[in-house]
Amino acid sequence: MKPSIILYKALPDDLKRRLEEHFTVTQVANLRPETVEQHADAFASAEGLLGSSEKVDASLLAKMPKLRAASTISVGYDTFDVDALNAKNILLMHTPTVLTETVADTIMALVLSSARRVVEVAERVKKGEWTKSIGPDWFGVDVHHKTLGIVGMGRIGLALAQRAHFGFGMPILYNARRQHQEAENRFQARYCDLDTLLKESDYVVLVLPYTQETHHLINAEKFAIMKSSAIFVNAGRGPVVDEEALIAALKNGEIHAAGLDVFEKEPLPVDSPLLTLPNVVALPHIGSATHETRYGMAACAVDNLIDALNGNVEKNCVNPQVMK
Ligand SMILES: NC(=O)C1=CN([C@@H]2O[C@H](COP(=O)(O)OP(=O)(O)OC[C@H]3O[C@@H](n4cnc5c(N)ncnc54)[C@H](O)[C@@H]3O)[C@@H](O)[C@H]2O)C=CC1
Ligand SMILES: O=C(O)C(=O)CO
Repeated sequence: MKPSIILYKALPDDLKRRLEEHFTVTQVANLRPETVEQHADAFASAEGLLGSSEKVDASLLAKMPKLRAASTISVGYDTFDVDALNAKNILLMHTPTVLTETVADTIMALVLSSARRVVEVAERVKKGEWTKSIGPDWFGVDVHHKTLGIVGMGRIGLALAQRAHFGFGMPILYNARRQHQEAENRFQARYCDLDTLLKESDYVVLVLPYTQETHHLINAEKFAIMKSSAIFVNAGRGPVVDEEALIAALKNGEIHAAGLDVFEKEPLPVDSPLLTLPNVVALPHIGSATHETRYGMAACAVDNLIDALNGNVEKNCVNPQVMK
């Protein structure tokens, strides 16, 4: 008999078929308590779980006593209580690498659009305000050859450094849990402590995972030490930044502008003060959102679940130690 799994995200037809070749699949819309209640038998018998962007915590695991592996269609796994998974020897699989280059492209788009005010001035053109040759009130600031500070020199940080170094001639500072030899050798990136990076960078880009350690890592104190001309970009996770402090820093001129793909609360509430600030480019968490990359992530997550339920954790497993 095929193992049963719960699928909580829509998949392209061919990937759904691939999943069905291996598993008996129950598709649900989300993992809310009322959904779990409605499909109680399917959750009770499921050995696998596949989807993204929903909380997977101890209370959900209590309803899934047979669960052996969860596979998220994302590289970030902050929606999972990993300790609770570990306590029950449940494998967690994720999708690194397949999205790295696409997310780095999105970050460059945020850097460029914030610096050159692309969204703001394009809106002005659409409103018919381009009636004569433009003056300084339409100007932006340069990106090329300015100093880029990357907080989180992992896979995506490295792909960003490559673009910034070769494409834009930007000197690179970085902070991470450990030094990154490849970034230093290939892109002359310089490791420094967080405060030095914040003080010296023209562009500060966060590409960090959300953990207890990174919660509100960037707060009022940190904005205060950035250059008043600094452009701040967050493409990691929203709660790494104290959003109220960010709004205050933008309003008070402590920093110049921000490009944001992630927010403390997503979707970003329509009454967020961020949406009233002309010096903010706000994107709806589109870091990896191209047709090609989202397909690649879903395919990777399907393969990951097949691998995990067959005891193969060589690739893409967050907690292979639970197999021992
Ligand atoms: N906006 C979006 O759509 C996307 C956002 N992301 C986010 O980007 C994150 C990074 O992805 P990857 O580069 O693939 O991960 P990675 O694991 O390769 O890199 C993470 C980096 O963060 C550093 N780091 C972790 N905690 C730190 C701390 N407390 N202080 C300083 N550095 C710290 C690590 O040392 C490492 O250099 C993901 O965890 C996810 O949250 C990822 C993909 C898309
Ligand atoms: O993969 C992730 O972690 C995302 O945020 C979406 O691509």
